[in-house]
Amino acid sequence: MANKRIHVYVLSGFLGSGKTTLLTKAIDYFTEAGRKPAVIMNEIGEVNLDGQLIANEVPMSELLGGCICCSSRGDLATALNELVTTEQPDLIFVESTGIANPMEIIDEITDASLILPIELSALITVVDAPQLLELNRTSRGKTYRLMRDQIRCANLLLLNKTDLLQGVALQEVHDLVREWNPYADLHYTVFSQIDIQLIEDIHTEDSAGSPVQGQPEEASVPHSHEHHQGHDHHHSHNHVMAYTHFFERAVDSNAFEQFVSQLPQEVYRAKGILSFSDTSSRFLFQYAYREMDFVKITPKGDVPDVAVFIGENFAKDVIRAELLKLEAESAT
Ligand SMILES: Nc1nc2c(ncn2[C@@H]2O[C@H](COP(=O)(O)OP(=O)(O)OP(=O)(O)O)[C@@H](O)[C@H]2O)c(=O)[nH]1
Repeated sequence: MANKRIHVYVLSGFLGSGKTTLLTKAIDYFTEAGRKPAVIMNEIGEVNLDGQLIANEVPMSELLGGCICCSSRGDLATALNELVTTEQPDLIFVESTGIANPMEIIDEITDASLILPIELSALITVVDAPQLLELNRTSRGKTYRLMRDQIRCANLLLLNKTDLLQGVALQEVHDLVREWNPYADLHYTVFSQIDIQLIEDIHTEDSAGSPVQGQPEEASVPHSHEHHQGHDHHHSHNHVMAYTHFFERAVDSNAFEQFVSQLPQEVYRAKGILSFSDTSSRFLFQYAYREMDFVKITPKGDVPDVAVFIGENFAKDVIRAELLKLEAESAT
């Protein structure tokens, strides 16, 4: 392998598991160390809200409105090419959508590495521990299988949100993750807090640490089976949909909170940037696995008030109607 290859790190993990939380920490770490990180962000929604959390000086490429693992092949390679040629970063993070099948992304990056001076260095999967536990105990459906694929491909695993789990439950989810991937480096985390040096250390290990070469035979079988038999992996998240709502006017914060707390179960992720009629600052709003969070924010650039709702087969019309009602109420 030629010298001076740019390390590429893929961040995988289901919607709302803590990927962006990790990414911001990693960017701070590498920037402080005098390195130049760049980011490729993929969002299902039409706006890049996570990008708001990344410092302006970090070169960023956005792939919006779809999932890289499904969208036309080549988008990711094009983004990599542009970043490499125009920015010459030291390392690149690719944050995939929470519904991406990482094998597709691995394929595309490794293809691109044949012609670009890049090297896929690690696939890091952030696991929403309480969500995985619940799915394991209840419905082992499509989301569960997708999480399993994301875990199997990883060579660094963060068992995240461990602040929300008790001892026995934590052990149960740990055992499950270990059963699916006995090889990856595994860490219990809260707010994706790890020693970022661990990320760098991965590519200095031998090739057994590589997500491409080093996986157990069993781990690669489900993907290759699906891949060669009609792209079933695409179907695995065809059921996921997003609704993006652009607000015409500020809504009441309490009414909005009430609305979010009553979202149907099928909506499992939401985020947005909002102005409220009863507050002076704007807020970044997050909703993941039934937990809500609002953080004051001064958005970069000219960002409208917007919220994205992601879930399975939910009634977009109902969400839209309820939000329009909130807007109408705040106008009176
Ligand atoms: N309680 C708790 N909340 C967490 C933890 N880690 C992240 N969160 C919260 O979970 C929400 C989603 O975190 P993100 O980092 O945006 O998740 P993500 O994987 O980037 O989400 P998508 O990009 O939508 O897939 C945010 O409100 C975080 O503050 C954790 O360890 N514990």
